[in-house]
Amino acid sequence: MTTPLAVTMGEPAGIGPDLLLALYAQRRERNLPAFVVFGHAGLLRDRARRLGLDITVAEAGAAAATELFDAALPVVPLAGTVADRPGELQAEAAPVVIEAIVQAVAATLEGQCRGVVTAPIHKSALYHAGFRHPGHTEFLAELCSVDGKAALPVMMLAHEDLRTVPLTIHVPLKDVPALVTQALIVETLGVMAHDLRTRFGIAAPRIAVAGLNPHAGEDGAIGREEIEVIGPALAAARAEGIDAVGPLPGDTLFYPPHWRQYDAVLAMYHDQALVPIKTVAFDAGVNVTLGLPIVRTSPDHGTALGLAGTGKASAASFAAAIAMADRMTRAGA
Ligand SMILES: NC(=O)c1ccc[n+]([C@@H]2O[C@H](COP(=O)([O-])OP(=O)(O)OC[C@H]3O[C@@H](n4cnc5c(N)ncnc54)[C@H](O)[C@@H]3O)[C@@H](O)[C@H]2O)c1
Ligand SMILES: N[C@H](C(=O)O)[C@H](O)COP(=O)(O)O
Repeated sequence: MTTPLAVTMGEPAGIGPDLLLALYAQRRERNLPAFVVFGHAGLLRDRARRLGLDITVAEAGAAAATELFDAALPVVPLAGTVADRPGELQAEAAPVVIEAIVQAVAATLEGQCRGVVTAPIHKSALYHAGFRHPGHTEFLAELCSVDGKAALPVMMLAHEDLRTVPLTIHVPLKDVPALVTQALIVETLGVMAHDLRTRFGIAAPRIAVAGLNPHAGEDGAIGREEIEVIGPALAAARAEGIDAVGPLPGDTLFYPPHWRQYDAVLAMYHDQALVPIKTVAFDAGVNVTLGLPIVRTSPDHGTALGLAGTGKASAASFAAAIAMADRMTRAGA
């Protein structure tokens, strides 16, 4: 019997619990693979009742989840108290939210689950509770460390054939130029090329690389990072056999006839990478972490506190995240 996907509960005040319950209720129509939730069974029962969903929630280990899935939503229970208060952040929820991620990753590394799909976390709520990672991406890299060495955290937003990667992730914009280094560009391109081959089945990936400055620096008149850093990094990556093209002006790169020539785009900062995909595909985009020994996906949206408990949030991106994790793990990557 196939091992289940691990799904984390995410921020209980947000829409994560609503969406995983809605998807469980639609599991047959949507032909979803078996999944097991790492979360709080009581919260999920209360939220299901609030949403009018007739769902049996059963506490179970990951090993029993696939067999149970047709009859009940399997939940690996976590210690701690979480009340069903949609839209209201609770300090006591933070350790439960973090533990869900820790246990889901451990179960996947141990082979009890075949990949992790994370529901959104509320980052500032976790920061207040002492969480010291910018987001899942960096935390997962640390949880998957080998011999104490964490993988390079690489975030990809993916939709059909548009895939974008921010070189720098959750950092203030003023810090970006100093973080755009040749070493980071070459290493990130290496992870992208490897995972596009192994996780996405693209035999010879072609990667477009955006410039940092307007018009990719206009030959040095509007910034020199393209000439001094990005250009030499691309030459080094190409010498390693990576098909990387650039630096290209970031504004016109996302004109569809341009990006369609490439399998992925490496952008220099968070919004340069995420704005295009969230604009054209907010409902179907998937956030994927590259460079890990396990598959991890998540919906591309956040906690949407104002929609929690209303039943109005779209489950499309969450469903796409489950489907993508299913495909990636079945591909044997
Ligand atoms: N993977 C993650 O854990 C993840 C991803 C993105 C944002 N976040 C976090 O979420 C929190 C809120 O972030 P935000 O407000 O910038 O983004 P958001 O995605 O939560 O909300 C942005 C807008 O989109 C709407 N929206 C979001 N998801 C929707 C859905 N499924 N259906 C219909 N409408 C939806 C919201 O109502 C809001 O108007 C922040 O703490 C952020 O860090 C987490
Ligand atoms: N920047 C991402 C987004 O907006 O989709 C996001 O916050 C998710 O980050 P993690 O997967 O690292 O939590």
